Amino acid sequence: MTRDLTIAEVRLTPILVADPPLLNTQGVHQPYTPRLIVELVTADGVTGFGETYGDTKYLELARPLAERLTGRSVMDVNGLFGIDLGVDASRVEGQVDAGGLRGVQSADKLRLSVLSAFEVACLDAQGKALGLPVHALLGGKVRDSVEYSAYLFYKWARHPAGVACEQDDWGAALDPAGVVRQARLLKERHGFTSFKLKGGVFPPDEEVAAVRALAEAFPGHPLRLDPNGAWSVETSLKVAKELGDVLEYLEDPALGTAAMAEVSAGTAVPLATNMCVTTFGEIKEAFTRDAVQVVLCDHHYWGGLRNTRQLAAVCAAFGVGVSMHSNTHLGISLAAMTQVAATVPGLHHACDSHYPWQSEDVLTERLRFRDGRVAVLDAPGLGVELDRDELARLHRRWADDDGALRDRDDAAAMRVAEPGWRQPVMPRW
Ligand SMILES: O=C([O-])C(=O)C[C@H](O)[C@@H](O)C(=O)[O-]
Ligand SMILES: [Mg+2]
Repeated sequence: MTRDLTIAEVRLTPILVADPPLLNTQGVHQPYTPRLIVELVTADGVTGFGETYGDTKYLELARPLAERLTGRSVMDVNGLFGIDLGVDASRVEGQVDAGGLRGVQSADKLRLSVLSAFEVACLDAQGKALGLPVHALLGGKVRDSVEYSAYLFYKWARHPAGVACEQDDWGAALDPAGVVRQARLLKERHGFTSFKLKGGVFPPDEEVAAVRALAEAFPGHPLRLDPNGAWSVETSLKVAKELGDVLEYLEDPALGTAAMAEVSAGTAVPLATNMCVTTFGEIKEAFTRDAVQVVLCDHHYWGGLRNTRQLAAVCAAFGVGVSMHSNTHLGISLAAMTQVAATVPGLHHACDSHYPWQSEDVLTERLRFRDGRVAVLDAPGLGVELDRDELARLHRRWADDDGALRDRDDAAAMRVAEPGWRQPVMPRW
């Protein structure tokens, strides 16, 4: 049977999704985070889904791109990446990303962060049209489930008084006992067996004590600590020495390739990153200087699932490990991460995912972690369906917002509780 895979309609739906008060070195998560849901509808009525960041700078590029896609084919993914989005470099180059800690800001990275959602939607539509899962389009799965780690955060019990938000039942985690309690809950609810603590929030000694408490509570389980570059080389080496016996890896202890290379030279603890290697252009220096031993890919800003596989191949050639980074995301992104992760042979570390923190989703059926793993779906495309009522509800929340929440800004969210808060100067400790 021949199919008409021409794109007949493109739907973009910006939404705001509930997010708990999770702390990081920049501040705290807003009560609602922007995401963008992309739908590509073919002439035959097949719809492919994609998801990416929903802040204004992404929407401003996604909207004109959407207008240019009708009439093209969902098969033409190479052509999609050839489209010039006309990114205004001055809007991003050298700016601090107030809504996430994802390394260098560049015009190309912004472009890829938008295109990746359309690439995923193309692959989803291709798979649905052909009756094949996305992993088959990427060469086939090499595993039936993908392991994720429990993503632990220092956390307030609730957002500041007077702030409109959804309640969550995770409680506070502001000391070692709170972190262990949170880890137990995540294990109980999702079966995770490896744990990552988002650090850079409290002085390093307190975070070292939290990791020690985790090691006692979960002996032998892989542990990671990620202060998002908040430490000096000296502090990083001190922490590496103190926790060397229990860490699977230390993630972005110091900021930038030069500092990471110095840390790496002084410790046997492997270093992982989602901050100093976030684009293909950063690979050469980091790998030749042995600055990192694991790259945490994120298909959103690396430019999609095909680029994720290319990154994995480069990492394999250099003997560098690969795993996955995560920001606040919903089920379409988790489905895409799982499909591509299923195809990467040398995936030796559990991937990160914020998904357990998201109480809301746009899927008819939430994806589940069992024993800390997400099953690789073999249904056509990504294997997920949109809950249109929920999509509409979350879009209404976005439409009703006066603009205050449409651009994620963790430092601004922190100022609600601490009016004098400024984004810390790095290294913080
Ligand atoms: O591994 C990481 O660096 C992240 O996941 C960065 C994110 O911005 C995370 O820290 C967050 O959302 O607070
Ligand atoms: Mg990180």
